[in-house]
Amino acid sequence: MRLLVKAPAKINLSLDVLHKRPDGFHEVEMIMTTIDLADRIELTNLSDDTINILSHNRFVPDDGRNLAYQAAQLLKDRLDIKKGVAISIDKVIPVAAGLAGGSSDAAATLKGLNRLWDLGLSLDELAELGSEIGSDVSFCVYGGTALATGRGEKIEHLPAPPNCWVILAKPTIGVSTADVYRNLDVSNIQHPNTEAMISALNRSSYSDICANLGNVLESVTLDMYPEVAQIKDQMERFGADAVLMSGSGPTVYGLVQYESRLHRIYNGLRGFCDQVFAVRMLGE
Ligand SMILES: C[C@@](CO)(OP(=O)(O)O)[C@H](O)COP(=O)(O)OP(=O)(O)OC[C@H]1O[C@@H](n2ccc(N)nc2=O)[C@H](O)[C@@H]1O
Ligand SMILES: Nc1ncnc2c1ncn2[C@@H]1O[C@H](COP(=O)(O)OP(=O)(O)O)[C@@H](O)[C@H]1O
Repeated sequence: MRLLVKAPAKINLSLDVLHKRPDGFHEVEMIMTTIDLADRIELTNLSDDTINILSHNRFVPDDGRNLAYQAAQLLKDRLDIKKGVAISIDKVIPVAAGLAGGSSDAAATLKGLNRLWDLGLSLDELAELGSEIGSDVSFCVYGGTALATGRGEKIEHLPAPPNCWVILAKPTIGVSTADVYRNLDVSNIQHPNTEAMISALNRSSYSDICANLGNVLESVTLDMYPEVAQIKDQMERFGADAVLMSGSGPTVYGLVQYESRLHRIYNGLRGFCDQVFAVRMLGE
């Protein structure tokens, strides 16, 4: 039997770091929302007890380092499943980009195998398992729009943002999340207003969402990779309503309400950047 699952990317509308924890992780307060840019994952039962990863992207590992592989292995270990699966990943989300592509592949694999193998696990159970794979996997299991706290694994659902376009531009560098957190000076942080963003979402106020975008990792990545600042500037100059780097970067996104302006920004950025996407928020 075979099953197709979609694994959508996320963007961070806000990302705050409260402190560094004794376990080395950072205590965060993030508001994330899913967007209509997705990997497609095909799961096929195998007759022998193995996990095979197939991906035609040279940046995606095809062994136990792959987060989708780790998701399948975790289910097999915890539930003592003696089945095999081939996981084919059609990679659309840029890799190491701050868009949680790997985490979303893991979440989609957990959800897909739950159906394929008829495991009967709830979304909460899948999210809890997912948090063992990575901090962003729990959010990706639920999708939608949420406040993520702890190291990112504690999820509180929020209303979807009002409909708008998201333009994404990824420079040709990949960023290591661990490096960015390591270079963050937690004693010198300008905190975004998370409460104001929650209020903007509750009131469905597009202008207040734009006014309250904020990411404390942005200045760290901008210092490491000045080309990210250039893309931000260009996106602002071409007329996006608000611009922010997602997660640890380097992808920069701009929010745009009107389609007429979308084409100008998209075409303008294509001149500077290979990977540019214009997508909708999913959010629900
Ligand atoms: C920054 C964010 C924002 O959404 O996303 P990305 O930019 O990766 O998409 C997340 O916090 C990333 O989540 P994720 O990519 O799942 O991180 P993990 O695999 O759990 O951790 C990778 C490394 O990042 C650091 N890390 C991660 C999360 C956290 N709250 N504190 C940390 O210090 C740790 O050094 C850890 O070893
Ligand atoms: N299924 C996967 N898709 C993409 N990258 C993966 C996957 N599994 C493991 N990785 C590894 O995880 C790293 C981070 O990838 P990704 O999840 O795309 O970035 P980010 O955490 O910035 O959103 C990559 O460098 C890659 O080596």
